[in-house]
Formats: sequence, structure tokens, C-alpha cells
Amino acid sequence: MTDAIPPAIEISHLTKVYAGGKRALDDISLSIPRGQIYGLLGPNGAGKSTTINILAGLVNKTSGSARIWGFDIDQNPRNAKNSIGIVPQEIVFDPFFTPFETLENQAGYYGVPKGRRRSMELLRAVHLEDKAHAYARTLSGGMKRRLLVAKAMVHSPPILVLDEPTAGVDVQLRQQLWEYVRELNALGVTIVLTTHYLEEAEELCDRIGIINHGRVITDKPTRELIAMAQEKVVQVTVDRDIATAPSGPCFEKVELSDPRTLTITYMKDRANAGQVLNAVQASGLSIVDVVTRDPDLEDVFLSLTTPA
Ligand SMILES: Nc1ncnc2c1ncn2[C@@H]1O[C@H](COP(=O)(O)OP(=O)(O)OP(=O)(O)O)[C@@H](O)[C@H]1O
Repeated sequence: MTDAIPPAIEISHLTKVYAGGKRALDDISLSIPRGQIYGLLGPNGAGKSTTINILAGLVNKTSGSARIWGFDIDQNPRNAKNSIGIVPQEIVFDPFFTPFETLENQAGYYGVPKGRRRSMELLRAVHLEDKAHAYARTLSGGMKRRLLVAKAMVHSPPILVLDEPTAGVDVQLRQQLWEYVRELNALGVTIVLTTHYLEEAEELCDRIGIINHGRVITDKPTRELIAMAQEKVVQVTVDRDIATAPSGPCFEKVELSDPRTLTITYMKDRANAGQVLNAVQASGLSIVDVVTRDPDLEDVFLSLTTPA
């Protein structure tokens, strides 16, 4: 009876108006399925952190409701909190504790008995075993971020939320972090991440929600979202220099990138690449090379978040 299993996170008509009147969330509803890697995307100030901070119990909502692993955050705050681990955007540690102590303290905070603590195991998983007894202040930025991930996992929550985890983290560390996130997901942990890196969301996430100005503008499987980008681009190299770009009935836009290269945009619901190439040949040009570009999430994101 999979239908009876509640989603990992269910947000229903959530609204947040900050003191001062800023409406950061305006009637948001989202359902995040269990077992997935879910990407929450949106431009700066869209309301991503506000959403996560409400789930974490750090910000009070104005109205609406949220359930974490089936537990209502108002009616069952303790179970809701125990079901989620949050890696915050900002790095906050007591610099005088070692990574090992940091994890032990956090486990204590969650009431994890000594015999069931996994501090060393977690440090090993985030490649910080050799730093277990160094002061937190001596760790590099990337190490601190990995320690935050371990800290969020001390109570073995079924959901891990990462708020902009790779901001300011170099490419190699980012890859290591994602590797660990994927491992956790393979073990059954539901992952929610917010990111500005669209390629990253596209590569990692099974499903993506986009919010803008405090509203959900889309919430779909990544594949469907990419398919929504209607614009396609084909770059055609012709056999001789030309001075002006030819026109074609199915061209949305055409540019002469260099004297022999045409960059043609067409709408995939109105034409196909064959028709575009036929139109080029019909203008008397011979084609020597063709490069097509598939839409990526950036195209979808821009078309959905830019005011029409
Ligand atoms: N404590 C606060 N008091 C008043 N306004 C706030 C507060 N925190 C956030 N806001 C405002 O609420 C809106 C949503 O902010 P939020 O931090 O949730 O966005 P975000 O999508 O996480 O952005 P970013 O990607 O920059 O972190 C913004 O306009 C922000 O200025």
C-alpha cells in the first residue's frame, strides 16, 4: 500500500510574512517524495531559506502547515525535528571544540545514547577522520562544510536538507560532497537541496521545484522540466562566406555568428531540425556541419522566472 505512505515532506498553503511586512512565502504547497534527491531552486530572495528554516523550527510560519515524515510541525514538533537533518547555509561552530566533540555534543542534544553514537563513522564518511581531534577553527572552509553535513546526520534522520551546500566550495570538494550525498541517498535517505547551480540540480536531482517571489512556479520530475524548454538551437556551418543570414519560415531567430556559421533558434513544438536544415538549403547554401544544442535547466529556469 505505497499510497498510504506519506511523502517525506508535505508543505501545504505555507505563508510567511516577516515583521516589517515582507511576504517571503505566499501560499506554497509542495510534496517531496520519499527516497528522492529533490532540488529546490529559485533566484536570490525567492524564499528557499525561509521554507527550510520553517521546517527546521528556526522561523515561525504565518499560516499553512507542514509535515515531515508524516509528523505535523505544530502538533508533533519533536518527531518532526528528529526526522530531519539540516545543513545550514552559514557555517556556525564553536571554534574550540574538535570535530569529534562537535558531533558528540550534537548527538547529546538529540538525546542519542552514548552506545548508539556514530561520531567516528560519520567523520570517516566525510573524510575527516584524521581531523577528529583538531580544533574546528583549524579546518578549511570545505572541511567545515563536510563537518556540518556529518553534524546534520548524528541522529540518523531519514531526510537530509542541504541549504546551498556548495556555495564557495571548490570543484573537487563539491564532487566529494555530492558523492557522499549520493551514497546517503542510495542508503535510503531522502535528500533536499537548494542550489544556484542549475547544472548541479539537473545532474543530481530526481525532481525539482522552482520558487520565485514566494510562490511555487513548478514542481516536476527533472526530465519533464527539461522537456518544457521549447527553444532549440542549431548551429549550421555553410560552404562559403555570406554577408546576410537567410530567413526561413520556421526560424524563430537567426544570427550570423561568423561569415560561415548560422545560429538558428526554432521552437520544437512548431518545427524540427530537418525542416530548419531544408530551409537553409532552400536558400541556396550547402551545409558542411551541424551542431544542435539540447535545452538545459537554465533555459527552463529563465523562461519560467523571467516576467513575460
Ligand atoms: N528575518 C527576516 N526579516 C525580514 N525579511 C526577511 C528575513 N529573512 C528573509 N527575508 C526576506 O524574505 C525574502 C525571502 O528570503 P529567503 O532568504 O528565504 O530567500 P532565498 O530564496 O533563500 O534567497 P538566497 O538564495 O539569497 O538565500 C527575501 O526578500 C528576504 O529579504
